[in-house]
Amino acid sequence: MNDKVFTKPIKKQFEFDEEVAAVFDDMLKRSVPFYKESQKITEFFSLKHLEDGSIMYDLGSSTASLLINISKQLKCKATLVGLDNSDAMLEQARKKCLALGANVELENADILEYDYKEADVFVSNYTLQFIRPLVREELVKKIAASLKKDGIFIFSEKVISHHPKLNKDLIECYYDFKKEQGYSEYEIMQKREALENVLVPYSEEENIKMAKNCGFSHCEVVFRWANFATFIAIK
Ligand SMILES: C[S@@+](CC[C@H](N)C(=O)[O-])C[C@H]1O[C@@H](n2cnc3c(N)ncnc32)[C@H](O)[C@@H]1O
Ligand SMILES: O=C(O)C(=O)C[C@]1(C(=O)O)C=C[C@@H](O)C=C1
Repeated sequence: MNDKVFTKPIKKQFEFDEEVAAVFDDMLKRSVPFYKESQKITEFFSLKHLEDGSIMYDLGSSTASLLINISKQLKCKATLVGLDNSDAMLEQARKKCLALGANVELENADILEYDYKEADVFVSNYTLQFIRPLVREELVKKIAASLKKDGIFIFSEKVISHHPKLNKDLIECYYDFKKEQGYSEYEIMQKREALENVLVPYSEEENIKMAKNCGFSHCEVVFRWANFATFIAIK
């Protein structure tokens, strides 16, 4: 289904509710530049780190697109766990897994509270930015503590620049991308308002610093387009 969520006046802040979940795959394809490519990079590095007995967590797994793709390519007996706290997203994810025969475990859970088992891979694509800054570091510390030695944490985020002019231009560049994807100026502005204080992006440097402060020995960007980046942190 096509994303028309912001064609009408907004009444509330952005939420991962039924209306958003129903069109989410189209929304991400048209709202995240190079979504497919950054997903492929995530799949490549995740698969490299999975072996028999491994556990991989996808935090904020939404409609389970990533884990479904990984399950199709998996050559070993690893457990793929998708966590999300939106019932509407989980319902879409379950429908897709069933239709595609994908072996993915899906749980309704708050990623801040979850009792993680020792894992080889954590992924969080475009989810940390929705976690309040006050508790974001705590979550990243928990992820690092739950990873095996040399385990990886892949995360993708919308990013900002602390250079005001560059930041303004990055946003303009991103809005041009959205217009090319068929979103109107009105839809773009409505969504911008709905995401205010809900999506709180850090800069590339702040994300790397956070990973290093929280128990990762190394963190770098493996993909960046204007204000979107994919990071790999190694324990
Ligand atoms: C932008 S979406 C993630 C997109 C997805 N990772 C992908 O690449 O297609 C963010 C997801 O995180 C979930 N989420 C946000 N806060 C959460 C929390 N505290 N615990 C669990 N899930 C959360 C939302 O319900 C939503 O499905
Ligand atoms: O910033 C925007 O306008 C976006 O649409 C970005 C973004 C994201 O980065 O997660 C915001 C919410 C939706 O989940 C999809 C894309």
